[in-house]
Amino acid sequence: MTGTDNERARKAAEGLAYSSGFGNEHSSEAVPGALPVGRNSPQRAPLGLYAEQLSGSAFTEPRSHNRRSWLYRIRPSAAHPPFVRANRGEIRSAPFTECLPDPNRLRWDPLPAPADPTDFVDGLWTLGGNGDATQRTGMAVHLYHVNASMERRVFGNADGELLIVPERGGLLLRTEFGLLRVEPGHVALIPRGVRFRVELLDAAPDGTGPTARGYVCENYGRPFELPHLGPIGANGLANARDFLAPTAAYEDVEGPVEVVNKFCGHLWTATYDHSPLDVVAWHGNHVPYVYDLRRFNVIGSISYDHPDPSIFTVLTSPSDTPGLAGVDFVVFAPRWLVGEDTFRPPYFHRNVMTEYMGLIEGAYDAKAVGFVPGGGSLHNMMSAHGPDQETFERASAAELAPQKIDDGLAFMFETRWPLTLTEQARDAGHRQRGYDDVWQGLQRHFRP
Ligand SMILES: O=C(O)Cc1cc(O)ccc1O
Ligand SMILES: [Fe+2]
Repeated sequence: MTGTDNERARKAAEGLAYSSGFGNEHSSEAVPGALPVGRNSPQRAPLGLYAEQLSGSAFTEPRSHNRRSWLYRIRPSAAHPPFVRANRGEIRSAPFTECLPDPNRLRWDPLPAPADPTDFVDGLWTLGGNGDATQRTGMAVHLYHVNASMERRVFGNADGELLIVPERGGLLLRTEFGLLRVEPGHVALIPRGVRFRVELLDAAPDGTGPTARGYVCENYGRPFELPHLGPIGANGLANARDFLAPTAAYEDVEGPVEVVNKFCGHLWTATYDHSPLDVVAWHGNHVPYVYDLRRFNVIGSISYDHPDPSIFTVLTSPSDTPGLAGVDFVVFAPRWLVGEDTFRPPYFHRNVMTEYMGLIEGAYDAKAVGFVPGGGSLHNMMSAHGPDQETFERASAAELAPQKIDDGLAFMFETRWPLTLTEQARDAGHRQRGYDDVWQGLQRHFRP
């Protein structure tokens, strides 16, 4: 591996054009005239392309939830050899049965660097999850720490959508719909079934070669959508127009390309005689996005009390019960704290929902020690957590002048079901033993 391996990816990632708006009916053509006008499936599609629909919802779901895209490609996806089972490495899927669900508060340091060349697919390391991939319910938390671009290799996940949260190292995602540049502080959302390749943009801090590290929320359930805004009004939180879909860009590559297909928890592989990233034009609403978390419009208390973190929801995967998410993606972005007579950091908490937290940059205002970028914490259903001792003491005594929190970017995957670990997460050398101690020194102050 050398630092020049990612030069091609960096060049391709320069000045990309995007199509803006979450949930829009986007359309794009890499060659003028490639997109049929007025119909989806003409007798002969333009330029000798094949027309193909990709359905992300049942045909009959309500219009508000209906998702599909039409792809105009050099070969139809159907032209492929059989898939055979492949080694799934450290990827695990729901149902998670290796361990008992654990009520303890758990925390991890960052995933160690791989010893050998490892690309995004080989580098996915599953922490745990819930639900059942075959039932299209629940979610999984994965991490990755990788040092190689995918080469002549493409990945697609039939089990759900992937929310990729880079913490270190930019990524170039070459998707069926075109290219996305995703830097730390951005998230990428790859819909169920959409094929893509991950290439690394940045060299390691020591200049030895490309490297990238981050988190992935795999959502088996209803696709993420923007939360309703209720009394907030027509604007705020994540604004739809800040979600950027790619514009069409195709590979006309003959020769062997491995397609890895994650299906019902296992990896299947087939070697195609062409690249499946051969979509010349497309339209629809089942499309990938990149979103810059710094665009999040943070809304919070301007009087007193610490609001519940649902106010920071970027995307939600709703369930059939109003307000009860399969999984919410929540960001703790820079903001002002001005609450009067208020304990300003996150409060002590026991939650029926399960909270997995990660840190993209800097520090998090509930934890003075131990919660580091690339690390993660899990506070399972009803597990008591909150500010560590140092944070509690500092915030209880702080002078309540307006204060800007701008030294960190944390996030949470909050899910309705307890999260069960994989054995590798439970037994990991990078799991912190003694996380409980951060609350151990909290003194009694009761003075009846
Ligand atoms: O740090 C946490 O546990 C997440 C969290 C943040 C917050 O602002 C309020 C409640 C909460 O659970
Ligand atoms: Fe919490």
